[in-house]
Amino acid sequence: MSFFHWPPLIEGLLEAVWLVDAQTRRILYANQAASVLQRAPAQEICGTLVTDWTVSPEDALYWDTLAQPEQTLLQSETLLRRRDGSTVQVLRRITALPNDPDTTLRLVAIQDLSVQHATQQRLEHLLAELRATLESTADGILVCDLDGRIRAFNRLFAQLWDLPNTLLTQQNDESIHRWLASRVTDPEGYRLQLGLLQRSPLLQTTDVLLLQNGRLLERITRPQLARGRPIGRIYAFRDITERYATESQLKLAAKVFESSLDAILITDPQQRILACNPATLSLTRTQESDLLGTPATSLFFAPSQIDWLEILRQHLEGAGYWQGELWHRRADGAALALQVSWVVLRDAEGRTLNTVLFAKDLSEKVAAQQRIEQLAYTDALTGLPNRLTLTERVGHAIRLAQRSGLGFAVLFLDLDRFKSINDSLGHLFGDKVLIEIASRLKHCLRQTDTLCRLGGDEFVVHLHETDAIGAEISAQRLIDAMVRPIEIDEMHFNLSCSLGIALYPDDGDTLDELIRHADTAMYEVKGRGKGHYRFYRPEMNANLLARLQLDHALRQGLRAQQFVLHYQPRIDLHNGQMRSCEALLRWQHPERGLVLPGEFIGVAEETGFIVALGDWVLEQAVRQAAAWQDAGTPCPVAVNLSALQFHPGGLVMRVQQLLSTYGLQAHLLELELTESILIEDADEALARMQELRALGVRLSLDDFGTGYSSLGYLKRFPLQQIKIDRSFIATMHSDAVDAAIVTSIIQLARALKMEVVAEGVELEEQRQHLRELGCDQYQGFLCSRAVPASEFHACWLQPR
Ligand SMILES: Nc1nc2c(ncn2[C@@H]2O[C@H](COP(=O)(O)O[C@H]3[C@@H](O)[C@H](n4cnc5c(=O)[nH]c(N)nc54)O[C@@H]3COP(=O)(O)O)[C@@H](O)[C@H]2O)c(=O)[nH]1
Repeated sequence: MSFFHWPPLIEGLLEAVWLVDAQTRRILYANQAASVLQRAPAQEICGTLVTDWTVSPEDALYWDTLAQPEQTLLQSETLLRRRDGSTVQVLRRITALPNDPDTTLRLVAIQDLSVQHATQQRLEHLLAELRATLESTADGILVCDLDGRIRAFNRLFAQLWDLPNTLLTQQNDESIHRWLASRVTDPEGYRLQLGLLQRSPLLQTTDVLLLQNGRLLERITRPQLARGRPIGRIYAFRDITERYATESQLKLAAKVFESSLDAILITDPQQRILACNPATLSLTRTQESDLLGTPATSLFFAPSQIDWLEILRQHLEGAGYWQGELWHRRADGAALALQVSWVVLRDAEGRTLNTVLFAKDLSEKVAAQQRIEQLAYTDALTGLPNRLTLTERVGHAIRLAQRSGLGFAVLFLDLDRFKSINDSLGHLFGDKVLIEIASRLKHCLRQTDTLCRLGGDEFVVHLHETDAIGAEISAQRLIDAMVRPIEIDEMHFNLSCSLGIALYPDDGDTLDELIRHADTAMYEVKGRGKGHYRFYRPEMNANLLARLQLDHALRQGLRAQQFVLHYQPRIDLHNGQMRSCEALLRWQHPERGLVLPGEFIGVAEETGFIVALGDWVLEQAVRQAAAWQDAGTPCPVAVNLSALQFHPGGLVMRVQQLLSTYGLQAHLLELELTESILIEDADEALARMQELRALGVRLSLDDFGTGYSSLGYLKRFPLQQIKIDRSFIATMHSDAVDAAIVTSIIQLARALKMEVVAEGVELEEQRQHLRELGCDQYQGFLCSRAVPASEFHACWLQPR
């Protein structure tokens, strides 16, 4: 086909086409489309060189290849210069025409790429923009197709999940999914959720993942839609660790606000209440609506600081903070002490946004403070003033007395045998007794006097502006109040107290000295029978020292076996026969010789040593009586028992044990009891005496007539014998009253079917008189003094 066949063929093509002579590079023909593309009439194009329409020199070189016959098809993109000088991107295809006898003819088809290029550029631009959008989003984004294959993710996603570089470059979906699952604390849950999302392409979810590194990721997933159809899924991950912490803190703050035991008020800058917590409402006992909008300051007052509002204002404006004690008056009138902290909240520019007020109820603290003060000045058990209060009051009294010249008295009061109440009935009961006693004593005193409990059963009384007479009257009143029967927990009993009196200024010019001397006087009372009072005398101190030394010596004496028993016979007044004897204690002192019990029994009683000493006496007497019994010369032996020996438990057992140890028949032992034993705790005494009687031991009442001598207890107790005190015997022949007493006692004993023994008989006329009166036995120097056992045996137990 020759050249001339081609133009009609190519003219109708939509594509621009040249026919070019490869040899000359001249365009032989250009179709209409080429004319449009090149913006030049076809005639103008024909005859021009192809290089006239090229832009770059390389393009000119390219045309050199046209001449090579083996090149049948060349295709490349290039720029084409138009007639007006503008350029256009084209795709150029050069084809050698087939069957052309003239092998230099080439068909050059030129396709306008400008539209395609523009579209591509727009797409690329769009893609770049999308990429940038993806990268600039605040979330880590992962895009997957419906099968879970990863289509895209941004850098933040890689960062949030700590994706290693290898995974970033590998582009291995499986590995990336595995990595993601390995990063969460609940991989199983993670996989399950992923499976669910894949099965439900339209599902939208939001959840939170906790990563192994402790961070919290919020995961929001949405389906990716194209023309309304799901084509994949977009995952957005956001690190909410900090936000969560902040939210938690806010929640915590709200919780604190709600549950705080302290009142919390939030105000506006003008201190009007905006919010308050429940504690505020319970503290003020008001409704929230009553408080909102009211000035916070109107809730408080400060009795000791009138200008507190001004001080508060200055502090809040200056330091932005104030702390202090304020009071709130509730609607019911009760005033509450509050510890208040007031804080100003400001913005960055320093403008006040709010103020926050914290108020702590100090009522308990104030009450505790008052209690502490009360405890410091009072005795916790009885509520009486304690020594500290007494010191203050007596100090004041001393200053007053120095000006006025009027004295005062200090009384030291100690309960008698309170220890046995505590020991036998327990401390709780003892406490009740002390409370009762405190109340009784208080009622005996004037308002100006002070009754103080020093501790235990010791009380001290300050008698305001009084002298010896006033002190005596008060002391007697206190003693009388004490002896009234006491009933506690349905138990009835009697108590007494011993009381010492010291006068200011004669007996001391300080409280300590006065107490010490009153105590000494009280001690003296204890040593002489208790239940009385005594005024202090200076020589008492010397006595006290002597008593302490004596107590020490007694204890040593017992260890050194310096004690002995002497025996005084008792004679039958009807036939003159010796009937029994009384064991009397003697102290064979290495320096002082034979010491009689009158010199030491009192101290032994005071110190309690009589319990050990009396036990020794009992054993010696039983041993001796058993020896006489075993020797075929039995003689009943009477032993004196102290009240301290009698009351504690164990006496009955001890007697039983001694009788069995020494094999003594019980009727050969007689126990001499004093009236004080019987009246101290009558019920207990009765029970113990019955037990002793049950053993077969005889019981005798000593010194009858000197104490209560009540017919009531004589009847009640299982006594076999009473002994008329020697003081009546000594004067019966000269004192008609004593004679009458002796007569009455003998008659009483007869009526009660008891034997009666007269002691201290020194004169024949006394014996005579007693016999006439019907007395059973006598004992006294007329017959014999108390003598050592061997002498007694020789004199009274040998057959005559
Ligand atoms: N708890 C104990 N008390 C005891 C014990 N031994 C003695 N005592 C008591 O001591 C007090 C003094 O006793 P004492 O000095 O032994 O005097 C006794 C007799 O010696 C004395 N007495 C006897 N006859 C006469 C007399 O004709 N004239 C006279 N002036 N005194 C005489 O009487 C005392 C015996 O009294 P009593 O006990 O009341 O029968 C004295 O209270 C003893 O009880 C002991 O072991 N434990």
